[in-house]
Amino acid sequence: MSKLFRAVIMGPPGSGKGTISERIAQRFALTHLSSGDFLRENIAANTEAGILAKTYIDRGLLVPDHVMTRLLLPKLEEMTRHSWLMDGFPRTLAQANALNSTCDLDLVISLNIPFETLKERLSERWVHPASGRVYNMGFNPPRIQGRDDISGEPLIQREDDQPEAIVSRLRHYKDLAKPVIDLYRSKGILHKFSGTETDRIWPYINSLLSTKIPSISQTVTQHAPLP
Ligand SMILES: Nc1ncnc2c1ncn2[C@@H]1O[C@H](COP(=O)(O)OP(=O)(O)OP(=O)(O)O)[C@@H](O)[C@H]1O
Ligand SMILES: Nc1nc2c(ncn2[C@H]2C[C@H](O)[C@@H](COP(=O)(O)OP(=O)(O)O)O2)c(=O)[nH]1
Repeated sequence: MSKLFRAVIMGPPGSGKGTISERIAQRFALTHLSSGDFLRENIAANTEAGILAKTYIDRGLLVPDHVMTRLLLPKLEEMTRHSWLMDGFPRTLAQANALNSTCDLDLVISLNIPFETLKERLSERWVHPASGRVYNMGFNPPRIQGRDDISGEPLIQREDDQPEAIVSRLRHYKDLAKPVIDLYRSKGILHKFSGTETDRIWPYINSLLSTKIPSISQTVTQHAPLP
């Protein structure tokens, strides 16, 4: 059996973490873990941690580090037989240090997208709150305008996706992410990708991961239709 592969994807709001994670998960048969989705599941299930996390999310705040680590680390410890890609965690140095004590990461992807592009994308982002499914009116529109593809329920625009809120979210992200990025750079596992279009960045990420996860990518290639 091939070695298990553990990776993290980082980037400011709107940088395409969710979109790219989905592609990586499909292409390389990794489990895509999203801290935001995991929090939403806990909120929907009314777990103790979910109820607590909701009080922060509803105020537009990050969930405290100890709540995040208490929620996510046991989940990761359960995944001893899976390769995974984590999206949305760690967001702070304290979270990165806690993750470090649980597992050795193979690789960290950092997305570097210009501010104007982020602002444009977020103002066109529509979400299905219950599932976290994300649409973009230009890039990946829903099949029926304003409706989630799976449930048919209405889509909403997040308050914090409005242009005025984006500037402060971005600044906040940068302040918190910098020491995390520096940590991963010093470990030699950071890979930074810059650009304005996911479709142009994706081939570089795809080829990097193909060199890092050769046995898994070969398995996927075998399933591709014959020419
Ligand atoms: N690692 C984390 N640490 C603290 N809070 C978190 C973390 N991950 C998610 N959250 C909380 O859950 C909320 C939803 O997370 P999610 O990742 O879905 O979206 P986001 O980070 O707000 O936006 P984006 O997808 O644009 O980056 C966050 O706004 C934050 O309050
Ligand atoms: N126009 C355009 N929109 C894009 C591109 N890549 C992703 N998007 C859209 C999808 C979402 O509506 C929004 C943000 O992407 P996301 O994957 O939710 O980002 P993130 O917040 O998880 O980092 O931008 C892209 O390359 N072009």
